[in-house]
Amino acid sequence: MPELPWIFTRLDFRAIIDIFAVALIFFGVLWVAQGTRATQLIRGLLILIVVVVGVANIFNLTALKWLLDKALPALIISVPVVFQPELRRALEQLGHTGSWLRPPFTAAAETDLESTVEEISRAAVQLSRHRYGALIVIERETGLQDYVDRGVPLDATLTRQLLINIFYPNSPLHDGAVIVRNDRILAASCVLPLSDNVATGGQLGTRHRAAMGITEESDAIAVVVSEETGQIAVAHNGRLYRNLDPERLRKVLRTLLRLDRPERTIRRRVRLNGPPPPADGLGDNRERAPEDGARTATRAD
Ligand SMILES: Nc1ncnc2c1ncn2[C@@H]1O[C@H](COP(=O)(O)OP(=O)(O)OP(=O)(O)O)[C@@H](O)[C@H]1O
Repeated sequence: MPELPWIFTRLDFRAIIDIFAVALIFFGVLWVAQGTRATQLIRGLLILIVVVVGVANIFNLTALKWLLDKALPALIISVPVVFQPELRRALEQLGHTGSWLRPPFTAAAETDLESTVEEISRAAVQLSRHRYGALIVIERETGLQDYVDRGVPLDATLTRQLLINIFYPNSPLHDGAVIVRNDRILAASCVLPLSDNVATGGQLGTRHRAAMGITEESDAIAVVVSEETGQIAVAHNGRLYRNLDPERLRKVLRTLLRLDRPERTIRRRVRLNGPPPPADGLGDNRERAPEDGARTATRAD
């Protein structure tokens, strides 16, 4: 019987788990970096390391090898600094993985959110008609209290009339963002972090960059009405879904806030004795709908 290559002789159960764990870490890193500016940074870093290590070894350059020996640990230490936003988002996502264990919103909160979507959608349409600029952030699981505290506290019931009043040009609260929790406006005139997205930063104004910025740092949803064009956009997860009409705005918000969850659709249809839901609409409705509902999606990369 031919001898097994030495590598297979050392392959036991522990080694398989070891390889699997390393592969999982690499997969996780690439998955988190996918579609963000970290992709280019990782690619640049890999090209740099491969070229420099290759040149140093091929030509046996002692000084370059010494520099590599000293610089590589520093490069590794710099990773958490350079990838701070991505790491933060990854850890937050990890923290959210437990949310499937419980329903995303309680029954009371669901009613609140129904009215929140309705009021924000109607306000956005009116603001857009009048070309009043607006920025409305809906808090989800990541707390936005830091930003609330730095704004003007309101703690008022969310109504479209109040939103329109807040963003009425030159009103005392029109500058900055409104932050909403369930069916309440917590604060107005809040200053949000600006996205430093290189690809879109040059094209977008600060209102849109602030909308993208807060959704890069949290799982919040931001609705933007452009003062310049009247266009309505929704930012989520660092992406901007632009040029939404009222119907699409409502659909995107409902989907992102999980008000159109497939299970609920099924329950509602069963109650109404309607036809069963189409099989293809069940699995990925939540992920797909924002893409369907948007004409342009700008990704933060
Ligand atoms: N960091 C920030 N946080 C919250 N709101 C901000 C921030 N920066 C700017 N804004 C809001 O954006 C307004 C300026 O918008 P600007 O014209 O620069 O952006 P824009 O994306 O082009 O928006 P528009 O299409 O409405 O003109 C400010 O008056 C302020 O209300």
